[in-house]
Amino acid sequence: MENFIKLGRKIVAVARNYRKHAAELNNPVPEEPMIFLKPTSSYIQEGEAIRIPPGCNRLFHEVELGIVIGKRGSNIPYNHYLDYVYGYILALDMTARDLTEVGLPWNISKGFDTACPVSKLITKSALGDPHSARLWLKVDGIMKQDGNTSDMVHNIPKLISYISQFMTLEPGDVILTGTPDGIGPVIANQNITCGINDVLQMSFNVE
Ligand SMILES: O=C(O)/C=C/C(=O)CC(=O)C(=O)O
Ligand SMILES: [Mg+2]
Repeated sequence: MENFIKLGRKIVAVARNYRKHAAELNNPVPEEPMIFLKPTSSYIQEGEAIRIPPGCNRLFHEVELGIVIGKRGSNIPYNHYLDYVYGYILALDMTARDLTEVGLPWNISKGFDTACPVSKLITKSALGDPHSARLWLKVDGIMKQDGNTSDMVHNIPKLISYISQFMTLEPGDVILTGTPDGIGPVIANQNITCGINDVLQMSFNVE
């Protein structure tokens, strides 16, 4: 399962799932989860660098909790969600902010190669309560994001039951649950380090 990420067919990402993050971009909080897809070709793991995509002058970091799906399911009932969770990952939803702001589809701005740095698997028991996990991110050692999954607007059972009404979830799929506030730019030669509780940290250089 060490290479489970390579097996997943899709990354389903949630937007505006933290009120303070929606507010920092002057966006409304959606009543139902707002989702988009990132291609699995955007995955990288520690040791690989984040590459700024062509034409991007405002590459932003977003630290997020990722849910790794362990069992195929559609129309998953809210109360059965845990049967479908294999574990978790820490992830970055790297975003070419200057491309999202023109209002066009986000496929390139959030789906370019290296746009989804991820950690190794975090088991359910290692994480404990996924709705009470501290997510933090530093750029060159300076704290930029320091949030908690308790502030999600739509919690994990809601996300799994909602998404699976429309898209069958399959083993290895990942759901990125949205970012807390504090997003900001990174430039070449900077380093991003982020972590979740005291369970795991990961570090990526920007090229
Ligand atoms: O609303 C926008 O223009 C963009 C928001 C995001 O980047 C959405 C997310 O990816 C998120 O909230 O995590
Ligand atoms: Mg995001």
